[in-house]
Amino acid sequence: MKPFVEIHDVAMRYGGVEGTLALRGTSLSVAKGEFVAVVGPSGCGKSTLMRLVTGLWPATEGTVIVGGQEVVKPLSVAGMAFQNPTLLPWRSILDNVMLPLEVVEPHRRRLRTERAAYEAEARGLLKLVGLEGVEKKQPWQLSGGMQQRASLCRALIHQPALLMLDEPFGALDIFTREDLWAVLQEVWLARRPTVILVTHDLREAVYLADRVLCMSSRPGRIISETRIPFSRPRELATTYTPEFQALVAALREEINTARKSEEVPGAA
Ligand SMILES: Nc1ncnc2c1ncn2[C@@H]1O[C@H](COP(=O)(O)OP(=O)(O)OP(=O)(O)O)[C@@H](O)[C@H]1O
Repeated sequence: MKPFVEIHDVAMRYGGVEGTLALRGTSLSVAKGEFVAVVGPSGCGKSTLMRLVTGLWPATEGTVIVGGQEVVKPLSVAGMAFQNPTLLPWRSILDNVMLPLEVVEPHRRRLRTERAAYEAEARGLLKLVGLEGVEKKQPWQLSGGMQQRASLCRALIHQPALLMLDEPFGALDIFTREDLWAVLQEVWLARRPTVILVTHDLREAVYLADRVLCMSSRPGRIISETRIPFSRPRELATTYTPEFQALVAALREEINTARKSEEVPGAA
């Protein structure tokens, strides 16, 4: 299938020539509608990779292409969710979810005349993630898990072709996290956006992804890819099978090896 996201030999250095080399020789390709997880040692450049793909930072070297276009400014085709829900405290949950519609074209233009339809869409998404009835509440009235569900809705409301998730469930307890895996899988199966998920949780990566990419320690590059063979929809019970656990163990071993490997000379 034609790639939707292509990263060619990218390097990223923060803070000028003497600064931190976060990525070097990083290449990857993600097909349209594919769900890819990126794992790797702490500080290896996973979040940096996300910033480059979404156009929040320019690469120091190399090219990033999304949907056939080189990324030179922040992408409007991307929905994003991070470890902290970052909901605006003065807006209701419904208004938070609808925020991207006020920014991203063509929705921005249509919002005034088609507000009722957009609002119905937002309410539908909130229902899908189990948040029916909290539309008028303020973020601080919701638990962390509920806020993260709402932020997932906000990332999806403008029907992004690309969903970029950077540790979206990292701050949640394991039960809430597992609930949200199922929600995310359901949303992905229904809408099929291309997803890149950064996570430290290898069970999460194997449960959700079609392919898990493992990065080296900094400066990060992709050192391996693991195809996940389990059929969908995946059940939580899948995570207790020996096949699943063997994949998680193999990824853990890869990350341990990557962590122990010396940084390349000149990486500092
Ligand atoms: N804005 C910045 N300015 C300077 N250095 C930065 C900046 N952002 C990240 N770095 C450095 O770049 C390297 C990669 O950081 P990044 O956050 O991309 O790694 P990560 O793999 O996402 O980390 P973690 O797994 O701990 O979340 C780190 O050494 C980090 O300190």
